[in-house]
Formats: sequence, structure tokens, C-alpha cells
Amino acid sequence: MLNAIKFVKIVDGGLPALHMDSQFQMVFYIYMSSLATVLPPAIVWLVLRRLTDDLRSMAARDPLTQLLNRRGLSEALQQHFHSRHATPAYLLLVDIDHFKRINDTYGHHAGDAVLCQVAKVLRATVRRGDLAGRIGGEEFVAICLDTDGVGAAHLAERLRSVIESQAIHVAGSDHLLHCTATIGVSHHFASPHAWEGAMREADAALYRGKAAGRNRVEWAEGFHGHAGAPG
Ligand SMILES: Nc1nc2c(ncn2[C@@H]2O[C@H](COP(=O)(O)OP(=O)(O)OP(=O)(O)O)[C@@H](O)[C@H]2O)c(=O)[nH]1
Repeated sequence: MLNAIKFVKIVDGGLPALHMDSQFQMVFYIYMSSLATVLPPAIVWLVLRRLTDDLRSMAARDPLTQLLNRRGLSEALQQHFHSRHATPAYLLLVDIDHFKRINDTYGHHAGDAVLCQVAKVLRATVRRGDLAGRIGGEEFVAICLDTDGVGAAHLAERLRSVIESQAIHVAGSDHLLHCTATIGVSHHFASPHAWEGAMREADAALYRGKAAGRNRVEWAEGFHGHAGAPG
């Protein structure tokens, strides 16, 4: 049991809400640690390393969509900015419009199907090397790591228009759902600590987009990327 406690510490900061797979893994781990005295140390070490990797990856992801969560995004940004050739990043905050209505009208499982579809669009639309995450109920984040303001603005507009064009099938229902999203875009930022500030900028822009009628892209104050100059 002492080993189990040490193991949880390795996972750094404890575990998020565990779902079935991870609960199974913990039971498996405790079982393995009880065999630790009779199994060859190399096998025990390999199993533990694998479990540590799995748990670390689970702690960094949203269980519904498998996109990065806040912690996963923050870790990925730390890694990106530690590289000598790190490029500045742009943060896009993507918020589904009137999502509560979808839940209220078609049920929570329909809401979940919409969230999964938007996650799929995000994953498919950002470039390889960019980051995609879900940071709250119906709030998603895309972070462009190797582009300028024009590229970030194009990505935001492409995301908005692909989300709008989706017909979303809900299991067990004949309805095809549609949704739209409002997107706030931050200025570029160049350090892992600056991403909370970028979130605030994008959030303020998003708020303006919601007030202006939704289903639109809004830029942080003074952002010129959409006009052709780097932001
Ligand atoms: N299905 C589902 N719903 C969720 C989840 N997390 C949060 N929600 C719901 O998301 C809804 C968010 O509603 P609001 O914050 O009012 O936002 P909205 O209706 O999208 O309105 P606007 O953003 O102003 O367009 C709430 O009804 C939450 O219950 C989830 O994981 N699954």
C-alpha cells in the first residue's frame, strides 16, 4: 500500500475524477505492487512506467472528448516555449452558442454529442503541431503555434464556418442537430505564463462577439491580423 501512495505522488498533483478505465488501472496497480516481491524487478518497473504514462496522459485530457484539458494545454505550452525555436502562439476561445437550449430541448446526451462533434472539428481543422483543448462545459481552445495573425484569423473563420455547416447525428434519435460558435482571438504571446492573459483577451473578445449576435469571430482589442498585418 505504501508503494501505491508513492505512485499517486509520482502522478504529480493527484488524480482527476477517475472513470472506469483508470479505476481498473489503479486496482491493477495495487495488485501488481502486492506481487512486487515475487516478480522480476524489470517487469514491475516496466508495468509501473506504463501505468504512470497512462495516468499522466489521462490527467491531461478531458474524458468526454479526449481533447487536452487546462492542465494538458499548460504542459504542452511549457514544452513548446522551452524549445529554442519556439514561435509565438495565438489563442482562440471557441464557445458554442445557446448550448443550454440544446441540452434543454434534446437532452444531455444530445448536448454531449454536439460537444464531441465540435471536438472532432477542432481536431481536424487545426494544423499538426497546434493544440486543441476543452476547458469547460461548452468552451474549447485552439492554440496556433506556428503562424502569424493572418493565419490565426483564417483558422478562426474556418472553425466558425465548419462548425456551422455540421449536421450532428444523435444516437437513438432521428434529429440532425446544428449549432454555431462564437470565437474570441487573443494577441500573440510568447511564454507559457502569458497564456492566462491570452485567455482573458480572448474571453473579452468572445463576450463582445456574443453581445454582437453570436456565430462570429472577434479579435482582441487592437488585433490587426484579419486586416492583413501580423497581430
Ligand atoms: N451535455 C452537456 N452539457 C454541459 C456540459 N458541461 C456543461 N454543460 C451545460 O452547458 C450549458 C452552458 O450554458 P450557458 O453558459 O448558459 O451558455 P449558452 O446556453 O451556450 O449561452 P451562450 O454561450 O450565451 O450562447 C449549461 O446548460 C450546462 O449545464 C457537458 O459536459 N455536457
